[in-house]
Order: sequence, then C-alpha cells, then structure tokens
Amino acid sequence: MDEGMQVMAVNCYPPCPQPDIAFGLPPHSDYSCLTIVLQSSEGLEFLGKEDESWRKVPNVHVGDHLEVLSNGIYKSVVHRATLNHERTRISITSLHSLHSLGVYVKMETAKELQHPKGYKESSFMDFLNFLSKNDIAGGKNFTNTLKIVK
Ligand SMILES: O=C(O)CCC(=O)C(=O)O
Ligand SMILES: [Fe+2]
Repeated sequence: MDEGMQVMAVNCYPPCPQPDIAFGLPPHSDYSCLTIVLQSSEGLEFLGKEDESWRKVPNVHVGDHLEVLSNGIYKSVVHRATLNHERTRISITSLHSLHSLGVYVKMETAKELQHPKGYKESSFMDFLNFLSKNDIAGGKNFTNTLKIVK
C-alpha cells in the first residue's frame, strides 16, 4: 500500500445512568482498510450478518476500503460502542487506510477482469461530503453509496 494513512482516535465514555437507551457511538462502519481497537473494558460490539444480533467485537475489524478493494469479498463490519453505568470506558482506535487525498478505489486487478466491478471509485473528499450531508446515526452507510447496481 503506497502512502497509507493512519488515524488514531481516543474515545472516553463516562458512566451512563441509562445505558440501555443511549449509545457511546451509534452503528457505523469505518473509513479504513483495517481498524484495531484497544479498549479498557467491554463495550465494542459488531452486527452479526447471519442473525442480525450484536456480539462482542474482536480487536481487529475490516473497514470500507477493504470491502471496495476486494470487490465485496470482505465486508466492512458494522459496529457500535455501548455504555455502562458503572465505570468510565476508554478506547484507542487505530484506523489504517489508503492515502487521504487521491481516489482510493481503482481496481485494475485480475479479480476485476473475472468479476464486474461492484463499487464506484471515490476519494476522501467524497467521504467528507457524504458525512456532511447524511445522518450516520440514522443508519446511512458510505459503502452503500458506492455500490454499482446491476
Ligand atoms: O470506542 C469504541 O469501542 C469504538 C470506536 C469506533 O468504532 C471508532 O472510533 O470508529
Ligand atoms: Fe468505528
């Protein structure tokens, strides 16, 4: 990967009196190839594809870039951060992505020759525009906007 980008996010979630009706972070997928999360206590959960239930997340998960680069073979993981009423939770997230300014999805691989391209090209600016116009907490997903409908 040439000129990759790494973004670190540190999140601090104070105890919440009603963790059942609030989120630390609402369901979303990450603008990354791979994300690594270090957490001080449990709270990170991912949405299982088979039965749509929420499960504890392993510390590494796939982001939007890898879904597009693999032409949908690897799916980006929808995840959320839950809260608890006892203690402050801290997470340190390391998002490993393609470089920030250029077009990130250009698939000229053998895979593309075998399978028609399933996603449009896009850039970090496209992602920022998407963020400014859409409600992520309401379930909007950037990768879905890149899918080529056949
Ligand atoms: O705080 C967490 O457990 C999740 C953080 C996260 O999903 C993110 O920063 O994108
Ligand atoms: Fe995330």
